[in-house]
Amino acid sequence: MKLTETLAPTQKRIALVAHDNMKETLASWCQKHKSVLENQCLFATGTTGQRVKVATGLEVIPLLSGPMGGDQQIGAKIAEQSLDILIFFWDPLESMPHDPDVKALLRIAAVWNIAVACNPTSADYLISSPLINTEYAYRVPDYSAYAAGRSE
Ligand SMILES: O=C(CO)COP(=O)(O)O
Repeated sequence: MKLTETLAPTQKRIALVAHDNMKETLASWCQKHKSVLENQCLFATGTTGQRVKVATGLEVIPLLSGPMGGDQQIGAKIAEQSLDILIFFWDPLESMPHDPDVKALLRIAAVWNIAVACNPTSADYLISSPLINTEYAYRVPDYSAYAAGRSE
């Protein structure tokens, strides 16, 4: 979608993130699903977003580069409930200087129950779901009992 358009209720807010060794894989995945992605609202960490834009021509709202706080920006969007889907091709074979940020992002996505895919197969299933084109509102789990237990 054009960045000037208003988001329709069925359109999803999707964050795209990939570590360096996975960027090619993500760019190819975006190309493969361009017809679906071009109707959604896309965010991406800095370098990933550039790569996706060049490879596909998709409009992407750029955030900071991951190691500079981009992962945390996405985490903040999740906590504010302004993101629906996280496509995060993290590298299982390299450790990152910002590993704590990566872990925090994956954790906050689980806390808020948003849809997450960390590899192309899962991302294929996710983007092919009929829920993509429906007014699906993800449910935030009820943590009140947990919170009450913690305060005792
Ligand atoms: O490091 C990242 C995710 O942890 C991604 O950041 P870049 O898209 O800026 O490379």
